[in-house]
Amino acid sequence: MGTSCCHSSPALPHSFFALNLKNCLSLSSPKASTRGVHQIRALNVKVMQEDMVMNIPHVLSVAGSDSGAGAGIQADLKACASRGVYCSTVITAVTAQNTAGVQGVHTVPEEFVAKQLKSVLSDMDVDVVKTGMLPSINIVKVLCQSLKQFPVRALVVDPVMVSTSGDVLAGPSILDIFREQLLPMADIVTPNLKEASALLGGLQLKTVDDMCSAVKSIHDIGPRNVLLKGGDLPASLDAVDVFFDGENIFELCFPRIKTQNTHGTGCTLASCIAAELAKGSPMLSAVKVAKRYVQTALDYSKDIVIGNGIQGPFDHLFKLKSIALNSFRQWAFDPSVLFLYAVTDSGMNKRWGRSITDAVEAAIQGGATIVQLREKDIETGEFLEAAKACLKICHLHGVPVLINDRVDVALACDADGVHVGQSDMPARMARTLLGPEKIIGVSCKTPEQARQAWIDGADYIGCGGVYPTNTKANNRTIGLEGLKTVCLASKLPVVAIGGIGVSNARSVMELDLPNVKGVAVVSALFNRECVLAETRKLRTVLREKPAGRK
Ligand SMILES: Cc1ncc(COP(=O)(O)OP(=O)(O)O)c(N)n1
Ligand SMILES: Cc1nc(C(=O)O)sc1CCOP(=O)(O)O
Ligand SMILES: [Mg+2]
Repeated sequence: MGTSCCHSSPALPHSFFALNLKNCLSLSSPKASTRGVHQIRALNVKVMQEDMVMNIPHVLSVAGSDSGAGAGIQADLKACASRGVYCSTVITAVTAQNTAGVQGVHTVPEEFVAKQLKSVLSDMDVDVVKTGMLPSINIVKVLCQSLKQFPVRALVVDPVMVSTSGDVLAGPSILDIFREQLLPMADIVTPNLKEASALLGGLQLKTVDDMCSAVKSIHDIGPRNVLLKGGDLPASLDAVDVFFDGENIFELCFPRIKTQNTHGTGCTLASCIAAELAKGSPMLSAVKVAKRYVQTALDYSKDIVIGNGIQGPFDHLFKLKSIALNSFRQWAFDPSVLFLYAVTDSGMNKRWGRSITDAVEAAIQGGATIVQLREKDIETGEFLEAAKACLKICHLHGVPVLINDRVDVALACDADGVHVGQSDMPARMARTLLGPEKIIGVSCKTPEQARQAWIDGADYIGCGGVYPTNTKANNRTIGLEGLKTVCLASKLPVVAIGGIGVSNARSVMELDLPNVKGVAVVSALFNRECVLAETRKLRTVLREKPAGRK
């Protein structure tokens, strides 16, 4: 995902290693009001595991049923399940719906909506309420009353008005109560362009600039955060969503996925945001993970055929087909981790008589900010054990661990991601296998490869060889000029690689290319006697201010 901040760029949160099970218990806090508490853990469904109580984050979806199961309550259940979060439901309407459109709507009387709300909220410890189709003013009133009576930690409002097939699910009469009561209680509202326009009295929204103004106007209505979905923007190659947290505007850009199976994307996105918030994620991280989850699901499902209509559902549970659920890790990729990127080499470490874990520990002590295990000649079992040990050490220091080439090993040890080259498993396939939250890096030597990496859902590119190297046989050197050319074409952050060490790292950084976030180094760290000292030296050099700058 490409993220740019129109106004200023605060550092992204980097709290993902904090959420182990121990923290999950200790972070659970008493309920606050419906506003603004995102650092949360839930204590809802209590599962006895040995003598431990495990907490499952809980989202309550207040929405309509979709008989075709692509959107509405059914999408919310699947999205939450896929993200490892418990989802209870309050049904506001029953729709007769399929891939051709909405054939009928039966609104549930508000008294019965109130009854359902009371049943769930008085009994279960709900972390986050997510709303979808709210078909009558009285249902909105009942919901707002219930939220006052039973406060939850966050409220996610998807202001559903029109289905993706164009059918009206809540008429314009709902707008006043949205503006007056519901939106001021919301932690985030997620309108599409039509809904945003309706909320703003019919204002035309045709460009990203229009969207940047609109998020501010919607924010003035009262929600703490606004995510305006730009999927319907005309003539836009990438899908651009605009996020506003009351201070900064972020443009979140995604390559468009060519598929007709987009029914339910709005419901799914809002549910996934709710699920991530329920796990304790900060808002911007929740939004990014949710966007990537939807992208990955759409990509995975782009060719499936369900129904005969023009807009099909997609498969929320793609992850079940590849790996076990890993629900408690949540984070957003922070490109600053690329700063001092240590890439191991078993041959070198063996030559110097040290194990992979000793080498990695020393690199971390010296200041490495990310580690890649590039173990070309060890057996899979040995690689897996070493990777598990390195993950333990690195996570104690908040340092992510990527696996070179071997997506299978990354899956098996639950590493933080992989680095793949042009002749390894394609990044798009790796993304499908690893899921939306893992880090994927791709080696690129040309602008075209960099563009493809972005389309394939990579998080960063490794670009080189900047200088000649003995570590990788027959590697083409592209030089500083080649690095510059690729960086200018890349929408992704870049780490430079190839022959880089203490003597030349500054020349790379002094190119002053905004997306070069650091250097990746093998021999300058691991083909030396003291890994710790060499890493420290490199860190000092990287931190030096460029000549002429204070
Ligand atoms: C950060 C980083 N950049 C580039 C590479 C090279 O990957 P690849 O082209 O797949 O070559 P091998 O490392 O597999 O030999 C890398 N590993 N890391
Ligand atoms: C693994 C690798 N990939 C490269 C690329 O150009 O993509 S260069 C390289 C080797 C980097 O090792 P050293 O720091 O010892 O030169
Ligand atoms: Mg490779």
